[in-house]
Amino acid sequence: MINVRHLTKRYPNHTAVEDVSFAVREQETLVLLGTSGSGKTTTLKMINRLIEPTSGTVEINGIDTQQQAPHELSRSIGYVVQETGLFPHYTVGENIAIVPRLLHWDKDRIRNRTHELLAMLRLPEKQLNAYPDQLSGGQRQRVGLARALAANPPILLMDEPLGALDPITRAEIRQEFRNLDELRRKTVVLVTHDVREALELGDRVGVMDNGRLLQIGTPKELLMQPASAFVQRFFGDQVLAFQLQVFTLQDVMPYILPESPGPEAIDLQPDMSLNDALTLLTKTESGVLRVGDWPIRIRAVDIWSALHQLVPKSP
Ligand SMILES: Nc1ncnc2c1ncn2[C@@H]1O[C@H](COP(=O)(O)OP(=O)(O)OP(=O)(O)O)[C@@H](O)[C@H]1O
Repeated sequence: MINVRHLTKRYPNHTAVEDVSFAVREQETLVLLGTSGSGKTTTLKMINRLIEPTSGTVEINGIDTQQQAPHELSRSIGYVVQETGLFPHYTVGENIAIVPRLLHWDKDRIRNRTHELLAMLRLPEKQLNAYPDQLSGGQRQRVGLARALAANPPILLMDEPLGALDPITRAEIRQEFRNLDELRRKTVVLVTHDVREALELGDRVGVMDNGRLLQIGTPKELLMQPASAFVQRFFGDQVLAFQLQVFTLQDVMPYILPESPGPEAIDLQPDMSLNDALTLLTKTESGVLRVGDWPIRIRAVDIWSALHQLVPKSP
């Protein structure tokens, strides 16, 4: 769907992005993860031509974006930024309706779509006539997303969409975003410096440093086979927490010997994260889980030892 080839952006005294290539499949979420100044935003803005590349190409559905006017691209690509970029003198309703109006939708269609978005993003109807500065940060973030989704673009670019929020609201909205069907049907490129966010939201994650894309892979691949010490350092001393978040019971099953679980075991789904499984184990009297129909008995110690075998010590 999106094909980025050898993208480079040079400024007179600085190379912001150097020879970056990647492809994003339809309905996939690719997260670009990196430290400040690593070139994430520049890469994202070259996709919708808010920044013109020095060299390299971007194709969307096989068509070079250079053959499309930037304003046309902005209609087929939704764009969400950290401070939401809402127009302060427009109401919530007017902000959401910007692209549909540009596309000359009639009033009823705009009204119906706006109400649909408000319900989907859990925004109270009465806020339709409020101005952005009358909303909380989390509500503004939702309006920013509603505006980007309004005309139902197939592609969504998100630049630190939750950056301005406190960690608790951030985690809540992240969870909500992940469960939104409409968002799951989009092709998304999301930029963040937050590793947890990247691992939670990305089908695949690209790690950037100093203008270059160092590694791209699924969260599991990055945790199991970090391509360099830099990538591994990115996970830092929280690597264990990330492994427990990303790996599931299914991943550790091959490392656990089959054994009858006994009637006292609690039944779980194979796709449960190790984190959730360990939390449950501390709450069960027997301290034993059973996964699906498999004759397997899992104690906390089994999870720890399986994880030990699953992940490498160092790259
Ligand atoms: N217009 C410009 N002129 C010169 N250098 C620029 C310009 N825009 C960006 N840069 C530089 O290019 C590098 C990459 O910037 P970019 O905004 O893409 O990084 P980023 O990874 O998104 O960082 P952050 O998370 O802080 O937004 C930075 O060193 C930045 O200073």
